[in-house]
Amino acid sequence: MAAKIFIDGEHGTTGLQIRTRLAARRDIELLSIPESERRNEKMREDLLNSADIAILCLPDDASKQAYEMTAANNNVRLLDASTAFRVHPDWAYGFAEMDRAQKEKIRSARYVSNPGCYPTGAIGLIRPLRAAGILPNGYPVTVNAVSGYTGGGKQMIAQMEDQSRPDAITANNFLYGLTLKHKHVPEMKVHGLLDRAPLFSPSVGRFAQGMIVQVPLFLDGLKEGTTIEAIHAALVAHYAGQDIVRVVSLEESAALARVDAEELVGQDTMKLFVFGTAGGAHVNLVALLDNLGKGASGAAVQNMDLMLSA
Ligand SMILES: NC(=O)C1=CN([C@@H]2O[C@H](COP(=O)(O)OP(=O)(O)OC[C@H]3O[C@@H](n4cnc5c(N)ncnc54)[C@H](OP(=O)(O)O)[C@@H]3O)[C@@H](O)[C@H]2O)C=CC1
Ligand SMILES: CC(=O)N[C@@H](CCC(=O)OP(=O)(O)O)C(=O)O
Repeated sequence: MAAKIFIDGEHGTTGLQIRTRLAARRDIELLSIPESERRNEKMREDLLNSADIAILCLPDDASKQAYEMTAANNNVRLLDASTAFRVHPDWAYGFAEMDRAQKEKIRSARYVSNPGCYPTGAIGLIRPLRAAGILPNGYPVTVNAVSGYTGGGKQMIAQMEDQSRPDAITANNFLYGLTLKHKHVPEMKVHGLLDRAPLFSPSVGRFAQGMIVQVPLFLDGLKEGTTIEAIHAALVAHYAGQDIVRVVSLEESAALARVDAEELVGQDTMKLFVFGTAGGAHVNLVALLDNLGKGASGAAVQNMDLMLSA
């Protein structure tokens, strides 16, 4: 029997992309709410409780409300794209490649939290180095990133694309999160296995989709004797045996003149690079992804498939 899937928020940016990815699937039955009724609480509650898996593509408060609406129903499982439950102990974190046990946790969980786009890149780079003992306690980790403007959802898309709006954004590239209190920091700390919160500085560029996340490191602050080759080898070992996260070879990285934030648009994979020079003092770890691919909707479909395979 086809599994019943309801995307609460299906008319928003993340929801629409999930719907597109699922449109041709015969193994699932998509339950749908008309766009004009998207905030009709009674209809949402009925649809949520009719689903086998409800994928929540909503702001945090509405996700929490959907959780309440389904709390008494043991049939429905939730996959939430918001920030609401990403460090909650009862929720499995939906980054299957982050360690060997995670796939199984997602497969068997009732509640799965889809990672944030920036944390997918940051955790993807940091966690393997913490797990391998390369990145010591107390290291002051910094994360710098640029996102396509769809990362800001319907509102930012309108602000970037419609210059006649009173709240139009005219900048081609801007920094934000200037208070250094971005909602993704707790998730980077917990799932990055860090003992200190990272300093996170995000930015947006005038391109719809795509993302670069950078974690620059001083080698003399890492485990004694750590080289660029050792860092690369730790990432390669961590991601062996799967094809979603690809660690680019040192030779290929060294031959690049630039990294294009839009390279992986439309793909649900992520590339990791280690930049620097053999014998040098610094490395720059870089993650490249589509904020709506592995950063949101692509990861959600991957997690849904894992949940359905239980
Ligand atoms: N865009 C991205 O790159 C990523 C987004 N996310 C997260 O996914 C979630 C959705 O984001 P995104 O798709 O970008 O946002 P959008 O604003 O594009 O879409 C959100 C959708 O949810 C609807 N909605 C808002 N409030 C309610 C409510 N109370 N009840 C029912 N429906 C409601 C909106 O309707 P209306 O039009 O009426 O407001 C809209 O259709 C957020 O938590 C976001 O942080 C996660 C990773 C990446
Ligand atoms: C460009 C932009 O505004 N991006 C969003 C994050 C997008 C995302 O991943 O949001 P969730 O954490 O809700 O999943 C932001 O910085 O708030």
